[in-house]
Amino acid sequence: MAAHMKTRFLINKFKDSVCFIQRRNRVKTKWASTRAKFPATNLALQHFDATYKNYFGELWPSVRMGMLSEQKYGALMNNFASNADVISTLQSQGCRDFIRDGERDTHKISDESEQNDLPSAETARISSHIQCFVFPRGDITRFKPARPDSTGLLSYYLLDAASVLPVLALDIRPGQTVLDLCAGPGGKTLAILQTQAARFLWANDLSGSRTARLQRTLQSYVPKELRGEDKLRITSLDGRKWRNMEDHKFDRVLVDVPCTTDRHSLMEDENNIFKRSRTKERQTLPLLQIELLLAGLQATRPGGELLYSTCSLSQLQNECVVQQAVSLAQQEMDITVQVQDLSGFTRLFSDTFHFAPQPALGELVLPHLCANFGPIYLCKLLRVS
Ligand SMILES: C[S@@+](CC[C@H](N)C(=O)[O-])C[C@H]1O[C@@H](n2cnc3c(N)ncnc32)[C@H](O)[C@@H]1O
Repeated sequence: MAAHMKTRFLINKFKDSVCFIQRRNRVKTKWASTRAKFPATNLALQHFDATYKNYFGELWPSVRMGMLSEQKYGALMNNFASNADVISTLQSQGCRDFIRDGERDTHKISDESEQNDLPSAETARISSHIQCFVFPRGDITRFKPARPDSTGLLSYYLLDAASVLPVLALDIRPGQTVLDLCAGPGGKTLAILQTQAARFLWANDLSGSRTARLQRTLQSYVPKELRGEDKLRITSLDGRKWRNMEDHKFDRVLVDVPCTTDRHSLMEDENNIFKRSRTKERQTLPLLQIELLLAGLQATRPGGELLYSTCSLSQLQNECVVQQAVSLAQQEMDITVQVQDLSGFTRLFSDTFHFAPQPALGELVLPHLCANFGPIYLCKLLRVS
């Protein structure tokens, strides 16, 4: 009880500093906000210009232009469907599996690492079962919608190719148990299943409608016999409650939190978190993210690993959340966590994605006109005890 109150106290302290930064930014934008009504997409752009310009400096104009332009997709191949013909068609159009290319580069990178004293690419083991096809850099051809095979399963799932990276970095080994804490609508859940390594996967999302969408996606991509209760459980629970579920511990945990979904916030007024009516929800996002990350850490068995991810460029939602959660976990829950170095891993994919130069913690895919994926932030944590 006392520990819980202390956690609340520290979370409130973090909330105060978040509010201070937000108040400072509001002062700058107050004059603008009293003018004629802005659509939420404009408010998002104003907010990003005020915060990201300082952080990214001369990189910001290029990232901004990427985010305001059409996003590039990847085709996550469905290994449960018969897709040999689909793969050869995609290859004949110039597409390549960026994961297979990365694997091919492992040896080259190991040699480079030794010569230049860089982190080893050994930590960058990747699941060769996941295949994700992309058009070459600078090629903005769109994929056709996937078609069902003779058994009715769809051959691929279209998603931001960078959102496969958190699943690859999670490095699920054969026979492991996996929790996907915020799973809807299900792109990463499907990628986890494509590894064909998890003995048991628990996919959860607070939202009933998103969980229903996840169910429908899995029905369209995964054979019924692989969706049995002993292999796959889907629930609609508040992920924060995982803190009280002591008897459920996992080898791997994915915490892909709700965030400001920066690209969506710039493009769509509908369901936009920058709407004035959602200001409070947006301002308290880092607190929700910390709570979900702490719950995820409690659900990870000692020796297990957790992957925290967002689709935002915000330092407050990325590095700051990780920093706060790691120190709260130690102080309040006696959980020791080590942040893992992913630089070897990201170097494998540097031909496909633009990574931000050295964020303080974790790795960040930056949108870029020639490779317009992301933003995706990922940070891997090892629960030591
Ligand atoms: C970024 S989305 C997840 C995307 C998903 N992993 C994918 O790849 O398709 C974040 C999700 O968190 C869910 N969410 C929000 N609050 C939550 C909570 N307290 N517990 C669990 N899920 C929550 C939202 O409904 C949303 O679907």
